[in-house]
Amino acid sequence: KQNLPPEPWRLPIIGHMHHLIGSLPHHGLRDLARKYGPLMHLQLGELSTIIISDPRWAKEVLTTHDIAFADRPVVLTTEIVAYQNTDVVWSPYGDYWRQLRKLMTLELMSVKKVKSFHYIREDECYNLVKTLRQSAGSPVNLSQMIFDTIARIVCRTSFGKGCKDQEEFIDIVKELFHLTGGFDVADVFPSKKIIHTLTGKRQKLESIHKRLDKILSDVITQHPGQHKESNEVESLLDVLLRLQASGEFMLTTKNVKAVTLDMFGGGTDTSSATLEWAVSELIRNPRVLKKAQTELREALKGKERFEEADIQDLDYLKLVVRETLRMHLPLPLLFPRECREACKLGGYDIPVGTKLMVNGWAINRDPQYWANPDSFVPERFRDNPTNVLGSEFEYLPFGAGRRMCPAAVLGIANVEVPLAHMLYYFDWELPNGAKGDDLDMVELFGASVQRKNELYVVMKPHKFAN
Ligand code: HEM
Repeated sequence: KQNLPPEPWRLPIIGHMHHLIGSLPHHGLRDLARKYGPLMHLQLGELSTIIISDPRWAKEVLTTHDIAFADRPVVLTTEIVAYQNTDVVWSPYGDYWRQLRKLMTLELMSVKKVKSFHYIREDECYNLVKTLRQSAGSPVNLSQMIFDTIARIVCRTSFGKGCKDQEEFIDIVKELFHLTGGFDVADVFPSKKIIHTLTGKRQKLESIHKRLDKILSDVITQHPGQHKESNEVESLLDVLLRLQASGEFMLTTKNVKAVTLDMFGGGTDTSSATLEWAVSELIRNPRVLKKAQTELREALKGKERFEEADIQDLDYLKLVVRETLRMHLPLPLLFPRECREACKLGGYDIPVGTKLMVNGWAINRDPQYWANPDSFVPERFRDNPTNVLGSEFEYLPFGAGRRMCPAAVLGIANVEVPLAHMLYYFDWELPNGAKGDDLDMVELFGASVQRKNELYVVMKPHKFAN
């Protein structure tokens, strides 16, 4: 009897899922929204879901009704991996989440804290430069190198030098992304828990969780005070352990582990996908590539080794990253939300338990708000006050409202700094004399949206005029 938003025709049991077969979820949902409107209802298996596809409705659900939609749905994967959803991303809205969120914003992700890790980014980016120099002139798998560089930055930021199993940890995280990425039928039939057991996914997740937990336990046991001995900045784990010991925040060791895992879950795939897309777009747009390289090389004047502070005022580099995030949201549907208080949207009923997806990708490419939305034009941001959050919600790379990403500053730094290194030290070419237009831009919907085909590039060390 409820008056739900418009929806397409449905089938028994699967509801509207057949409408999404054969296309990437964010593309399929955008196409359906063109027919059924920017506020649309879909029955996805057992899940009653509303899909938002324009800035006006995004503003409505992420500000006016933000509290009503401040919960996350329960998903088996995160229940197992994220310590019964006690991390920041997946914990239900309430006092515990509020405490974690405060801790994240004030202690872990403050601008000052993010800046304090500059030496880690500089170090790891220079290691990337050294590796690329060794393969100078030959095609390198840049997708893989980018992921490894970001993962090492995240690892050192999180653990300091204290993780002897760093490479193993990164491999397990990769395995986890691989296993949990993409669409899983079992997630839309949450009452049929048996599906996960029959497909073997539950067992695989439990095994991954056990291995991650073992490494985290080892790091925590070895950790206290380590940064003081090595003269390093307090790592994120150091901060969590200090706050736990002081009693300032009520945290169990499991909670500490869950929050630590958010750094990897939230911070690795998102930044590496953005970086991969930035390089791809620059290769396809030689004018923009040249402009970005010229800006850097003129500013750094042949400097042998540069620091983050040297590039912080470079406008064009920032515009390139902003434009990449407009066209290639790593999380095109943000993270899902769940309705915790019945409400009305545009006169329609939204019952408790309804899932919410905001198609940020469709919004970021909406021709009503963006001229030539499918063209890569960083200059469009030059006179546009839009920062990470669009003034009219037309730009949502980090979501919005209470559950907006708390780590935009870190996420952007982890993209800008490696990109600046690659732009400054190397001239880029595609293998076998291919031209930019030859580079495919096919997407793969996984833990975040990445290139389907790995990116191979020939990096030629730039000859600086003395
Ligand atoms: C380019 C990089 C990144 C992008 C594009 C990104 C994007 C997002 C988006 C779209 C959301 C969902 C917001 C919503 O529901 O409205 C989110 C949430 C979140 N992100 Fe990020 N993120 C990035 C980097 C990071 C990093 C580096 C970390 C951690 C160190 C992180 C931690 C989180 C957490 C903890 C949440 C959940 C917040 C909550 O539920 O209260 N993210 N992010």
